[in-house]
Amino acid sequence: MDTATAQLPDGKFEIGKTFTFEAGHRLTGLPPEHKCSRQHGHSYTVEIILTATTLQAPGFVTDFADLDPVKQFLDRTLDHHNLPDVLPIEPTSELLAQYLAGWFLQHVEPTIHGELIAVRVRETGRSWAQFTVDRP
Ligand SMILES: Nc1nc2c(c(=O)[nH]1)N=C([C@H](O)[C@H](O)COP(=O)(O)OP(=O)(O)OP(=O)(O)O)CN2
Ligand SMILES: [Zn+2]
Repeated sequence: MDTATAQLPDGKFEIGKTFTFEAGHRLTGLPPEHKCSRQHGHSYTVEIILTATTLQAPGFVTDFADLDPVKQFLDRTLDHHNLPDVLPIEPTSELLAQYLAGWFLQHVEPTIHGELIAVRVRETGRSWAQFTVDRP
């Protein structure tokens, strides 16, 4: 087979990197009979999803290593904390995804080639919430 004649289609590239942290929370906006109004904890997963239409050498949307500040922020700020004590938001998955997107746009996106599409937060293996950034 002649590999040199393969056509490269137009399109965009997308990458993702997953981070984890452990934290406690309770949702004060829920009625007391709801199980999530009680203090409990999760092994959280945070996925950062980026896009670009062009690549940086040697062929990266963004070097995965350039996302290390996300790990440092999660380790320093959220890991092994009680989320209501350290966050200015009700710590639902949806609001946590939006909060982390805001932090990423301010602190990481200006330093990288790729553009944030979305942040996805998992509290459990069966449930997730995603915040997708609006772009003009
Ligand atoms: N849309 C959302 N719904 C719920 C959230 C949330 O962030 N967004 N959070 C919770 C609680 O934090 C709860 O701990 C997680 O919910 P749930 O999936 O019900 O957890 P379980 O693992 O206990 O689920 P089972 O499938 O019943 O075992 C609640 N809802
Ligand atoms: Zn919970």
